Amino acid sequence: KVTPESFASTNFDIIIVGGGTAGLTLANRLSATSAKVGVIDAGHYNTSGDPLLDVPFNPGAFIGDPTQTFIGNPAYDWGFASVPQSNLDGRVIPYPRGKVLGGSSAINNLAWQRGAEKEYDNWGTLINSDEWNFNTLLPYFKKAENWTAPTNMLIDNLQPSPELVAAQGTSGHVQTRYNTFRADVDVAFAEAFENLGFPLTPDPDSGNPMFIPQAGIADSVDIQTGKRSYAAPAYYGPDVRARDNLVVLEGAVVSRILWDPTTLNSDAVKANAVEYIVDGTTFSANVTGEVLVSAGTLKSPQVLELSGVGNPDILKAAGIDVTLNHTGVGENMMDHLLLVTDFVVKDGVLTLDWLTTNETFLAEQQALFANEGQGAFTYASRVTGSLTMQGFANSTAEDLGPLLDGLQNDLDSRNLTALHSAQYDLLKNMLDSGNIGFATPIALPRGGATGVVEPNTNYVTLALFYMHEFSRGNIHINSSDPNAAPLIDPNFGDFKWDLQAARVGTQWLRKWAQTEPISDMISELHVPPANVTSDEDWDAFVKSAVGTISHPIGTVIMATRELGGVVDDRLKVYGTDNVRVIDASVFPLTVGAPIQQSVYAVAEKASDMIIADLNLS
Ligand SMILES: Cc1cc2nc3c(=O)[nH]c(=O)nc-3n(C[C@H](O)[C@H](O)[C@H](O)COP(=O)(O)OP(=O)(O)OC[C@H]3O[C@@H](n4cnc5c(N)ncnc54)[C@H](O)[C@@H]3O)c2cc1C
Repeated sequence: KVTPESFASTNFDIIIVGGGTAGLTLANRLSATSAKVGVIDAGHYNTSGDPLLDVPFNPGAFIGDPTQTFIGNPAYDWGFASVPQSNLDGRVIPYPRGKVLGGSSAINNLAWQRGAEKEYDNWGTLINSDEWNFNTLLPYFKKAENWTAPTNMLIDNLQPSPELVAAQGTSGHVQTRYNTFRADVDVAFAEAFENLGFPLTPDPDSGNPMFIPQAGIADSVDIQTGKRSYAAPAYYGPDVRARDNLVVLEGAVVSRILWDPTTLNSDAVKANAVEYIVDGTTFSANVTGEVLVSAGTLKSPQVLELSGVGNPDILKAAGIDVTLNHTGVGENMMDHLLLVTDFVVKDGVLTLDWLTTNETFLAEQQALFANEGQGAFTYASRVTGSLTMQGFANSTAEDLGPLLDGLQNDLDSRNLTALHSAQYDLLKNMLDSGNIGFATPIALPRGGATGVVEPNTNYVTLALFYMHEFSRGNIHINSSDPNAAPLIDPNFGDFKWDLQAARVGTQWLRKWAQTEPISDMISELHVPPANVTSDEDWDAFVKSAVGTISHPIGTVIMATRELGGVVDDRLKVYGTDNVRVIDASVFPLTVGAPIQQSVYAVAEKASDMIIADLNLS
């Protein structure tokens, strides 16, 4: 058994801070060499096979208590929240984050997607390197996944295209598949998409930016067992746990990186140990090779700041000595915005709400999951797409012109940093091109995501992910206490355009619900109610309802030094000899898809870089 003491007395070649999505990917690949690898995570391994993590859909219903969830559950979730948002009437936005081996992949919504080719090519522009673009990432997207082709198409006569098949990996660790359970509304939603003029495509994942996938989207579910496939079972299975050269310490909070004092005033400061706290006692473990920080977008900046790497003003205010002046640490936070609307469906229409409103259906589905790993409890993929702002606007007869002028005026009136200027050029280019999706509508055959749910009523939820915000937030410490939560300020709505674009997309959701054949199944507008009609009403709704879909990125940004980047194109912190950051915090710009597949791919790619740079074998 690994104890804080035994970990502290081990000499490591590599220590990984955080055994989450990226951290366990690195641990697996690097410990396949002879390097001695240590991992420290604040959470624990879910050895009990808790259905709360393993059951893909509404695990609370599966265990007979629909109120039970991992969100806000201290066994699995850090339970963060934003600071009050000044552009949203002071609302506080919850920020769930995995605190368990496997990190946020253990508590996410399982969507398994890639962004558009152009979105990853933008990363290469911001870091000015051929290392990062869609083509260099594609082998790693594939390396991460073991993809099973869809068998149950939304529209029966369409088959997986050769392009879709060629873009997938079939020998990776994360099990991915397509949903096999269909609610009554799924096909009707797909047909309504088509009736609104958006053709179904067979090819969502090979860099094609526009898609309404014929099969739904893939999800990280094991087709054999029906269970969630996440970083812990995928990358830290029994064979990996048995490796002598991999040591994982659970339940320990990393407080800081310690530096070799002889290197402090050099061009490349060198980490020589990692400090961590268990039950109030502080320990440290020595490292001779590298420290890899994979604590995630919300926590990696905190670990750096506590280690003296960051903006000197912020560090001094918290009483921390400055080791490296890096004003970019904790800045440039970007996220995907979430808007949720609900509709009541007519009696008799099968939705997943039946799991909580129909006892016979519940018992049937519990048995199906337990015996065959099939049925409603494996539901994870959805009818969804990726639409341009022009696509939304054409559909709802909105004139985007004045909104786009407003965005340009806003950009012109600001004193932009070099980084933001470069990012906004790329975003504007994608926006104006009209061929990159800016928002993702998604249909979920269940309700109650917002508003008060009436008993014995079944709903469908239509949600909008707004993917390319212009607003930039930040995450910083305001205390030297490693157990204190960082201050999280996504700064939502700092650019009016973001909320206006979300409003245009959200209005489109109602249009979608009112299009045949899905309109025949819906009996009532629930949230927002039918009296929300004017643009002003919708603006007010958006302000009151916008939240996060939990895809924050960018707080330890990979960009050129001139642009104010924190890590270089090999993910090493500028000014250090041996510290890299490898997780979602390094993403230089938003991608128009949920981000877990990109996190795995970045960690897979980083593993190869480290093996090459350290000459590991
Ligand atoms: C509720 C939710 C739903 C989501 N839905 C989807 C989805 O459907 N599809 C999708 O693609 N993406 C989704 N995401 C996003 C995706 O899961 C994350 O972006 C991704 O898992 C982040 O990986 P990471 O390695 O950057 O961080 P994480 O996986 O969060 O790993 C960070 C790890 O570091 C540990 N840690 C942090 N600080 C310390 C410290 N000081 N000491 C010790 N350990 C520490 C944490 O405990 C954690 O295990 C969702 C995320 C959430 C939270």
